[in-house]
Amino acid sequence: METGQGQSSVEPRGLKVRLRGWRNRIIGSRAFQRHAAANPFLRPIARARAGALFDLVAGFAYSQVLLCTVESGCVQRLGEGPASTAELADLAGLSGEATLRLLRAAAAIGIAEEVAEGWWMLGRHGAALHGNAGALAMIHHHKLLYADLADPLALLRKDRAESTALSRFWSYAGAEKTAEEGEAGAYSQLMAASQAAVSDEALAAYDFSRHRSLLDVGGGHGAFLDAVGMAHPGLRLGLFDLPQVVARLEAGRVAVHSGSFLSDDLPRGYDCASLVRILHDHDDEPALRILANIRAALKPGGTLLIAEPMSGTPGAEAMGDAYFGLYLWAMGQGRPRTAREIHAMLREAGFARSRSLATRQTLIASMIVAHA
Ligand SMILES: C[S@@+](CC[C@H](N)C(=O)[O-])C[C@H]1O[C@@H](n2cnc3c(N)ncnc32)[C@H](O)[C@@H]1O
Repeated sequence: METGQGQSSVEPRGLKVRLRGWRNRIIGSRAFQRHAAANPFLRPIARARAGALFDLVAGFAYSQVLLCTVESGCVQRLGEGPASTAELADLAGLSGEATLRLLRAAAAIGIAEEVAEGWWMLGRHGAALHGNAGALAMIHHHKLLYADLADPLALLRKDRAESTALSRFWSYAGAEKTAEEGEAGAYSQLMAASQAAVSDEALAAYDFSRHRSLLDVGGGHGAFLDAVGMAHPGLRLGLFDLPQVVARLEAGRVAVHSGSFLSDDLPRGYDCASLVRILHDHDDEPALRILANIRAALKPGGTLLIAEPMSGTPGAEAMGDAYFGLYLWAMGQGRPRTAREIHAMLREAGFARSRSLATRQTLIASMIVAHA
């Protein structure tokens, strides 16, 4: 069962379709575009729209500039203070001319800024990025995504039947499922690097002090539990993940449980469970199985918290269906879901009720709380 993929058999014809058709003919007409550019009232709108469209056309080049500045070490070096073009050329292993081309490109997209001739500092985006270990780790990691997207139409045509760079990285995903500890270590580290931002959102949106115990299902190396546990010292903590992920975790405050949430029973006795960045990794049938498994482990009234980026999130639509839609396709399984779809799946899995929680940074995660 794949939900959210319905299609009416009748071609739509109503007023909405006629209005969209009329709008698209106007916007697409060269005469209208010339008129908008010449008209002082319409010009700001025309410029903004043209700029947004150009960003879509050129986005891949921007991302590659970003990757170069991070991979070469320039962003990290500029985080320490001003640097000369010559020093950055040495660091990046580039000629002076290539370095200048890269730095000017980086300045144009807000990563760097030339503060005096031949001297560079971080720009606004660069400054925000420099302190964000999760985003830096993702930028490095995106090399795999770009490799898989080199011919995106070919990737879509393969219908996920073949392994990809991303499915090999996420060893539980896609056509080739292996279970090596080293591979699981690499993805667990990547997840841990970006976990602080997610746990900040969860802690701001939800009061964990109403619970006695929390089981983080698919909790990786425990970064989410560390953050929640720090904020709530009285909470009993448990982590469930694949054997190859938890193999080297040391017993401490967190009780470690190993197994597969797709085929093994989850440990009982926790009054709250969390699923952080898990559900979207799975197609509908296994995702429903995970929810039903958690429902079975919770007593009536027990709580499940779901935190992940969701599709159709107002203001973050591109993140959901353009970024995660393609990322998860390349990974070989899973899809971004709307909050509405997740609420429906929760009901199907036997949860009595659920509601969405507001988060501050919906790009990082939206949240749903459900009760068994
Ligand atoms: C995208 S990571 C998210 C990790 C963590 N929750 C976070 O947000 O940082 C997905 C996690 O689910 C775990 N996982 C995948 N398949 C699993 C399965 N069948 N049973 C248990 N855990 C699984 C992975 O090992 C990994 O730790």
